[in-house]
Amino acid sequence: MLEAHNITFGYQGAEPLFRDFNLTVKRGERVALSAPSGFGKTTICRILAGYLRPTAGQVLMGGAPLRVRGACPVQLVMQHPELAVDPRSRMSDVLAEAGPADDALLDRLGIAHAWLSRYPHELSGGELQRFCIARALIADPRFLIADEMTTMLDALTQASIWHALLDEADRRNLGIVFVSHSPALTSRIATRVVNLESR
Ligand SMILES: Nc1ncnc2c1ncn2[C@@H]1O[C@H](COP(=O)(O)OP(=O)(O)OP(=O)(O)O)[C@@H](O)[C@H]1O
Repeated sequence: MLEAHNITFGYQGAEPLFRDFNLTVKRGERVALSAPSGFGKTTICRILAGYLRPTAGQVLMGGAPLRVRGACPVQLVMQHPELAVDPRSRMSDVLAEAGPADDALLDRLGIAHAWLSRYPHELSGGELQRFCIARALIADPRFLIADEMTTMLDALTQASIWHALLDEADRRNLGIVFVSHSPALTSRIATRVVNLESR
């Protein structure tokens, strides 16, 4: 179980965005976070994946704080894949940051072998996002946080990427927390919608 327990967070010099925020997500669940723009969805995603430290409260997985060393069991996939990879690394090295790549996984995610020797700028946004998802999965997480992961992609690519990820989530009993501004996508994917405004 992934838990946000009484989380309070504000950026430096600003009022807290939220106080005593609580969320519990079980493995196998697919939880959509919903709130108006600027409410703090991305901030919560970053806190859940251990990228930001809350001012108060804790993120717990299986009852224990997220580990600081080694691969985090909560992996984050962001909206802009080009900002999530080292532009000077070949894609094979980007994947190697998380561990050895499994060819079958890359096939299921629609990653062509020929792309492995390319640099990030030699791939399309959708191709690059497939690599970011692969890297997150190679880290063998229990939970994946997808923050507007396919927002910038066309509908076909969006559907193809989510299809591959949901298939992978089923195989691994992965819990997913996601943010999307598309009601259609949310209703197709979410097993539960959490409205942050009502918290
Ligand atoms: N690094 C930062 N420093 C200061 N303020 C920030 C920082 N990042 C975000 N904010 C502010 O925190 C608030 C919440 O931002 P956040 O990106 O979490 O919202 P969001 O709900 O994901 O928005 P959107 O739906 O538009 O992506 C916004 O007012 C934003 O300006």
